[in-house]
Amino acid sequence: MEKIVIVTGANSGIGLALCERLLTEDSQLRLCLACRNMQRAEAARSALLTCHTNASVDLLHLDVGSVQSVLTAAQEVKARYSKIDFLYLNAGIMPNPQVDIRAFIKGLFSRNVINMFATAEGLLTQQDTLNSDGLQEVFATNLFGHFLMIRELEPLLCQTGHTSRVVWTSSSNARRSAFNIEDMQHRNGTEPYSSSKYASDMLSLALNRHKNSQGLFSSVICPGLVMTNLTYGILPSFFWNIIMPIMWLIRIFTNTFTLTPYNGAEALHWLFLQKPESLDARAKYHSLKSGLGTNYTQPRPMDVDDEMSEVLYKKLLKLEIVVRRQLSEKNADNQAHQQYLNETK
Ligand SMILES: NC(=O)C1=CN([C@@H]2O[C@H](COP(=O)(O)OP(=O)(O)OC[C@H]3O[C@@H](n4cnc5c(N)ncnc54)[C@H](OP(=O)(O)O)[C@@H]3O)[C@@H](O)[C@H]2O)C=CC1
Ligand SMILES: CC(C)=CCC[C@@H](C)[C@H]1CC[C@H]2C3=C(CC[C@]12C)[C@@]1(C)CCC(=O)[C@@H](C)[C@@H]1CC3
Repeated sequence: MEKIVIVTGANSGIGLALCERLLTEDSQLRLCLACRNMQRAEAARSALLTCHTNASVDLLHLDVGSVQSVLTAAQEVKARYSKIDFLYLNAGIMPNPQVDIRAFIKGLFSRNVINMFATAEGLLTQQDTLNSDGLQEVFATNLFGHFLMIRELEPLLCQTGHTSRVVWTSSSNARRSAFNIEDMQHRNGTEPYSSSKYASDMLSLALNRHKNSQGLFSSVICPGLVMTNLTYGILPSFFWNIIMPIMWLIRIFTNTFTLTPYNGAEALHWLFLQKPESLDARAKYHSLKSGLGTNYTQPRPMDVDDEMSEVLYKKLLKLEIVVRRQLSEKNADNQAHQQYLNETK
């Protein structure tokens, strides 16, 4: 039976590389590219079909940062498919990133230098904004929209006699100290990206606790440092061009500089081949590249605890109720307004 695989943020970078690798792995796959920009999604689909002429590649419009879009997309998924084998939660943003150059130079001469290159700890801040649902944009895109998607798709993801998998593209930039359970949206901080990725690590743990018995298994990966639209947005492109030879040099000393989307998708691809029962719910699976150029996946323990992940899970369920209510009120208002306009015409 063909496997149904949905990938969010599939039109570029790591998501697109994963699609390419999955089609090479399994020609029977039905792949669904869930993207907010349909023009780019079409281009990605055409690129995939060029190499895999007989592949089944569907498109789904999904702006994971918009509650309405997630609900509409989930309805569409339920209408199209009777099960989901893999849901790759890969879409992510890092808006308005700022690099602390001083901290970078200081870090270069410290014992922490390898860790700095692997995690960007202490180097990166971002400026976040509120979206039209009144949520912090990074939280809404990297975490909450995906959570809502899982909730909506539970009838397909939690079926007796069938195993489904969700896989989060997290990051080694995820840090406990950037996350505050009292401010899970990170309204008051300057590291919303790190906070949202740490939250996804905890949510994955909570999902395994609550849903394994219903056949749903969640995993977390870090792709390493990959040159994509996201990283190109951190520094001006001329700078990246200048330092690129240095990056390839650094790669000899650190296995986390995967650099290409293909390498970055290693752990996502590796998880596709594993039995869920063999995986560790407390591990983050890292895409790595050895000095000799071999790709491999390595599990590393996550800094997460059951108690806080449970609190987060409950808070997300509460927020879900609030946003659903707000949305139905907004839709009712719009409907009433439309009716009024029709009557006065
Ligand atoms: N590059 C790296 O070094 C690392 C990346 N990651 C993570 O990997 C994931 C993929 O990023 P990467 O490939 O690097 O970067 P890209 O910017 O190339 O890919 C991000 C993808 O997410 C999509 N996306 C963003 N916002 C939304 C939205 N609201 N709704 C739907 N899709 C959306 C983008 O679509 P669009 O084209 O419309 O913008 C794009 O397809 C992210 O979660 C990122 O945090 C983690 C660690 C390191
Ligand atoms: C290599 C030189 C000379 C300069 C680049 C310095 C930084 C811009 C660079 C060092 C570590 C990088 C890094 C990321 C972005 C670019 C750096 C800060 C990430 C934060 C990108 C997104 C992620 O999720 C992380 C896993 C990356 C960690 C390392």
